Amino acid sequence: MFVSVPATSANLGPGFDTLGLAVDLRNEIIIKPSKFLSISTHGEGSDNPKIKKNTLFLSIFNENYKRLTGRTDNFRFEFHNRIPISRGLGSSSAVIVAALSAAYTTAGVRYNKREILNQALRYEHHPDNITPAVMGGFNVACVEGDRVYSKKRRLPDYLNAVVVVPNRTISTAKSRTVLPKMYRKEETVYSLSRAAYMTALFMSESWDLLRIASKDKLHQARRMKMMPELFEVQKTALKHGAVMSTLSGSGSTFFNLVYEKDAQKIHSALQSRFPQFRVFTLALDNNGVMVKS
Ligand SMILES: Nc1ncnc2c1ncn2[C@@H]1O[C@H](COP(=O)(O)OP(=O)(O)O)[C@@H](O)[C@H]1O
Ligand SMILES: N[C@@H](CCOP(=O)(O)O)C(=O)O
Repeated sequence: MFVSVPATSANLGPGFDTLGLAVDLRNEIIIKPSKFLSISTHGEGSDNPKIKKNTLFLSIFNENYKRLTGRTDNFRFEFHNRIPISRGLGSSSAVIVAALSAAYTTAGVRYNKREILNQALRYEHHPDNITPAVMGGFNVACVEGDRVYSKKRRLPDYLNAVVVVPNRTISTAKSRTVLPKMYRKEETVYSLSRAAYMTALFMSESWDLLRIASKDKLHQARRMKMMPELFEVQKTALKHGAVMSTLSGSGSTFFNLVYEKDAQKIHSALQSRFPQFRVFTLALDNNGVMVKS
């Protein structure tokens, strides 16, 4: 069996814990029945003994395979990781969504993507990464009880993402602790109004107003202070024509939405200004998790 799951960029500025989209940078996992448990890891994190063990994937896969079949069986897992880890591109959501999709498929249980999404919420409590990882495209999502309610909009192929991946990690858990427990009404209204406006712009494909809609006062600047070069990354991307430029998830990656025709210029400007960081130009993804049994 083959599972492929995309990276995601959450928040998109003001849409804290609610907006997110998928990009075409995929982790792939090959799973085969085996007499013994065996794991091999390639790509991102393959030099890190903790990541190589992939306890996050295995614990979710095993728990759900057992829940669905009542059995514990052995498999051979081959992980091909392309999503940078702890960089704000939804690496943990990708693992969760892949593990659940793999467990349902190997168990031979029929499922739909909504089921995977609601199960994923048990492992990641904000829906803005898991929703695009499952569905692809741009998504607005909220949680009521133990369910995710979400709406997807497909993204056009004349837009690209230029992502700047710093050489240092920011863990999501740590990056949430730098945020205040309470917000002032003015900051809340500033971001809330832009998140609503941004959703309307994505739904109506009005890209040129995203520069205004993508501003935020809830989390970005507070988090970017942990890596002050990010202010310069944002400035450089906007100066060279990015449609919008926002901290990806909790960071450290910066996500720049660009017209395909401008992608190379923006990519080169960012790479030459920040040679220590990795820059990728990526298509946007409308498929979400894909499984071939
Ligand atoms: N490919 C992977 N293999 C194993 N574990 C992973 C992988 N990707 C992510 N993880 C787990 O998720 C953690 C990163 O989650 P998080 O801090 O939320 O970063 P991100 O912003 O990339 O989602 C890692 O420390 C690791 O425990
Ligand atoms: N809304 C979350 C998104 C975290 O995304 P990640 O890719 O950094 O895990 C947050 O802002 O904490």
